[in-house]
Amino acid sequence: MSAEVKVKICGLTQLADIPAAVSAGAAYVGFVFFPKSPRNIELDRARDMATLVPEGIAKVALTVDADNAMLDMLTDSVPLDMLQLHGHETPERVTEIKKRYGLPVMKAVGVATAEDLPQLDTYARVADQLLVDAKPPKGADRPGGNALAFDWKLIAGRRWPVPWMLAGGLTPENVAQAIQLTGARQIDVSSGVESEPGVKDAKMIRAFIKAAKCS
Ligand SMILES: O=C(O)c1ccccc1NCC(=O)[C@H](O)[C@H](O)COP(=O)(O)O
Repeated sequence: MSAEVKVKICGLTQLADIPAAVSAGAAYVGFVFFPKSPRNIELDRARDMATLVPEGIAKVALTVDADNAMLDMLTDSVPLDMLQLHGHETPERVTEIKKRYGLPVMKAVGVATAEDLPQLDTYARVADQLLVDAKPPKGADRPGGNALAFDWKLIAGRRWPVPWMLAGGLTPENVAQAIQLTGARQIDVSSGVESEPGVKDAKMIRAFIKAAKCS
């Protein structure tokens, strides 16, 4: 029997989001540090939220092309288990960040067409995990969290030598089909469990995780 699907709830903004995600069975919680995002939070808020997360649930900080000064501040202020790199970080930069901070790194790769897939192989050589996300639409002001799905058939049957998460436009209604089609054992969601951008909904989080784990 295969292990239960693990779910990451990304972009938590309120203290109450932590017990909502934890009691629903999340395996990862994600904090966004990107000022243009409606989910962006300050370091103090992130630290207060992170201290509420029980042992065994991974606290992930998401940054976009962050420099060392930003990452130094972040890792000094917030207890973290993983860094998620969601910008144009090169494989060399991924390696440098892993070494400098001693934390596992998950590299996000945006997928829209088959031409985007070789990037996943490239980053699988340096990152600890991959986040297989939808490529942002042209003109989007953020590289993720856009409630946009890609064609899951593009990665049906594909596997990488490191653990990976499926992301992009997932909802309580479509997550079971996405898992069935792609074979993903880890799932990431943000917009699909929100009542409005940046506002997580405890009921939607429960419904999402239940649907993911039942599939
Ligand atoms: O969520 C954001 O606002 C965000 C901003 C900047 C970079 C990345 C961002 N989100 C990345 C995530 O991990 C999301 O959970 C992932 O893209 C899926 O988002 P959604 O389609 O909204 O479920």
